[in-house]
Amino acid sequence: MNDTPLRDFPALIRDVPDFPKPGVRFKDITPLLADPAGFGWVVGTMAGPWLGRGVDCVAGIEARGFILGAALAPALGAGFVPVRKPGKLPAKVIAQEYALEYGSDRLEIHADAVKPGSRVLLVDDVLATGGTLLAARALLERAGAVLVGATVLVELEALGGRARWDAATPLEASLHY
Ligand SMILES: O=P(O)(O)OC[C@H]1O[C@H](OP(=O)(O)OP(=O)(O)O)[C@H](O)[C@@H]1O
Ligand SMILES: Nc1ncnc2[nH]cnc12
Repeated sequence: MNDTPLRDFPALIRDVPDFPKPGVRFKDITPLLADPAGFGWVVGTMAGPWLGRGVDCVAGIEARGFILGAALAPALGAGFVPVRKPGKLPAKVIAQEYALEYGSDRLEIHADAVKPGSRVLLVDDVLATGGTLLAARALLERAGAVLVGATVLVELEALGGRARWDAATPLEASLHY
């Protein structure tokens, strides 16, 4: 018999008001990741829907998507590709501008990061307006990837990101607010 008490892992996500700008309620996942069982729960919950789906490669978005993506890749028997903020990757890159809840930015991948036809799962921590996920997807598809889907730990439903995502491509969120 398993007598480990069920724990409320989502309660470890902390709301920080007015970060990084006034009016933004920031979902801080660091207390959840710092908890050993909590991090294990995150990886198991996020990996589950993608097991057996033939994921060759996990693409994680800097910075918090690196933490989750790098944990998911070995759990899925996949490799890992970093989707980075500008100026960090050493070899030839392709780039995409995007807007997010509190500003705008640019994402880059190495031009040869994925083999054409490679089956890629996109990973990030939070889906808000969807700008980040859409920009990362555009980059991976320009590089020749086949997007198996995308997964985030937290979806902020009021910010409407899902409505901007193509409904035919699976988009999983473990927690909805
Ligand atoms: O759906 P969107 O409106 O695009 O917002 C979601 C993005 O915003 C945050 O990234 P941020 O740029 O703050 O980067 P960080 O991971 O480096 O903190 C978050 O980690 C997502 O990547
Ligand atoms: N409110 C929020 N909390 C954490 N990450 C975010 N990324 C975009 N909006 C966010």
